[in-house]
Amino acid sequence: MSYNHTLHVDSLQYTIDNKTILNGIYFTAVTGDVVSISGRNGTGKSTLMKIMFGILKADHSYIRVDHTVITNRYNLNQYFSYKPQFNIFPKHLRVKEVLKSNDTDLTPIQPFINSKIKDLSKGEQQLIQTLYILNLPQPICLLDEPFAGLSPILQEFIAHRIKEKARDKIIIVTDHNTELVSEILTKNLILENGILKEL
Ligand SMILES: Nc1ncnc2c1ncn2[C@@H]1O[C@H](COP(=O)(O)OP(=O)(O)OP(=O)(O)O)[C@@H](O)[C@H]1O
Repeated sequence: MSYNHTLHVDSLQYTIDNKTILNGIYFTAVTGDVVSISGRNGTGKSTLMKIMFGILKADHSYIRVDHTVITNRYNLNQYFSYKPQFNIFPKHLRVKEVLKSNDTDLTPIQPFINSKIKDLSKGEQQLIQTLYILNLPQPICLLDEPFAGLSPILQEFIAHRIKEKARDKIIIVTDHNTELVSEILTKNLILENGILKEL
């Protein structure tokens, strides 16, 4: 059963080594949104996702899901799932053991369905992670560079999957592949000089 959620992020501030990376981040999203966050390398896109998932502590932040203001960052993962840019799976697991769910069309990954995670390319590992994270039950899904290192066919596959999953989730994507993302996004945000602007 699907349920509509709203996300409200405001006044999010993060400084490291006297450098203000995020300076009053504000945005909102609702179920059905695919939110794209673009911006040059090192502008703080990954940092923002880590804060929303609770593995980094902001200097200040206001994060509200529906009517709940989440004040303890260790509770954020009840609402957010997160695909980082690094591998999260034990390396000896096989792809078919990771993707047990039968609601995923696995045709494009048949060639490596029996492979171990450690034998996959970085792009293939990331693809498996993205599919796995998209299937988790949290209402908001953070995908840090889900298209990186993938062939055009696999990029199309994952874009289609994101669009499909956004029917009952808020999906937030960082990426440099703006052309592909522009086909699926509903909200286009750019992070520049610590500020998130809507394009
Ligand atoms: N532990 C750290 N110590 C010092 N500076 C850091 C640390 N972690 C991140 N930074 C700085 O914070 C900034 C934001 O990094 P972040 O990885 O969030 O950028 P990004 O926009 O995700 O980049 P990319 O597109 O390359 O993934 C960078 O300038 C980086 O150098």
